[in-house]
Amino acid sequence: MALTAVIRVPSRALLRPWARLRDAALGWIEPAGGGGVEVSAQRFASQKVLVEPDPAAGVAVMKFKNPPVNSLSLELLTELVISLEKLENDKTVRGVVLTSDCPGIFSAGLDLTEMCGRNPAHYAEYWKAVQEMWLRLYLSNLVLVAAINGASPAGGCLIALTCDYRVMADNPKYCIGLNETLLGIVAPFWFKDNLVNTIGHRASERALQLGLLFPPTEALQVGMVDKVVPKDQVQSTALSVLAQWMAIPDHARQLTKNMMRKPTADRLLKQRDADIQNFVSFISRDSIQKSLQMYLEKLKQKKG
Ligand SMILES: CC/C=C\C/C=C\C/C=C\CC/C=C/CC(=O)SCCNC(=O)CCNC(=O)[C@H](O)C(C)(C)COP(=O)(O)OP(=O)(O)OC[C@H]1O[C@@H](n2cnc3c(N)ncnc32)[C@H](O)[C@@H]1OP(=O)(O)O
Repeated sequence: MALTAVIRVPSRALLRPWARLRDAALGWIEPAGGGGVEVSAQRFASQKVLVEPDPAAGVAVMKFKNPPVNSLSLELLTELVISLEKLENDKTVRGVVLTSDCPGIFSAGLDLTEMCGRNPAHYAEYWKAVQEMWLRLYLSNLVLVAAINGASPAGGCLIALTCDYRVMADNPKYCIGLNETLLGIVAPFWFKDNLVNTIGHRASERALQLGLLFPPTEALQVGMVDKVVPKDQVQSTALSVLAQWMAIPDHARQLTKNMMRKPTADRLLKQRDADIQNFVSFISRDSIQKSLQMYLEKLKQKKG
């Protein structure tokens, strides 16, 4: 496709892995001969996030596509944030359904291979991307509805919790929850805050300590999801819900959303660097690395 614009990017940014990944995902190409400050913007070609816009309805469906289990790799996180930003800037889109392209799995959560056996710089880069995803989704001006069409543990649950409404498929095999303690790790305070804001303090305390994964009917009871429907109706129901929310004038709804959510997001925004340091030192501990390795091994052995 023809080049659409020329964008000036600080050469420093091109050196950072996160920026390089973003540039690659956007199709920004450094001109031959280096120098590295002027890059060309091409059509955005995402591979791990499919976006199906419906301009007539003012909505889009965003599907995660990172088989086999939609683990939240650095690449997927980067593409998710870029796709969301694109939709936020698209005046024809006011609402988005978040769902999965992988059968039976909404998302397996954070990619354990990004948190195991890597170096501190990688952990820091990865955690910054996780923070970015959460902040962008949680503070999005768009109406976001999760169409949870499969298992949704930990980071998968977190994505759903950032949405304004959650519709889940009625299959007892699909479970949702923040199960970090089962892996020997601790849900960060902002995961916890998002959960508390959704299901309340007492239910969160129990769910977090026990690492509970709720099947759909229990998730509905505890308030972790808002509606449970047959699997083949998840997306259509999410789109109907989106239409109801979009009947409210944007400015009033957006200001209200921001009023409700900003104090929670600000807690992280005020200490992003400290939160990254905290994560890096926690995840680098030998005991934590051992727990994660054992958990991954168990997942692999499950098959054999
Ligand atoms: C004092 C301290 C204070 C503060 C602490 C500071 C910071 C906090 C620190 C850490 C917090 C970190 C937060 C983490 C949140 C997370 O999201 S952790 C990830 C949690 N996810 C899970 O537990 C899900 C694990 N997966 C499953 O249960 C199943 O895979 C699932 C039900 C999703 C699907 O089942 P099934 O269809 O049977 O598939 P398989 O199990 O066979 O899996 C297929 C292959 O995929 C691999 N895989 C699965 N999940 C992941 C994953 N999350 N990451 C990477 N890879 C994954 C699995 O190993 C199989 O691989 P194989 O084909 O065998 O190679």
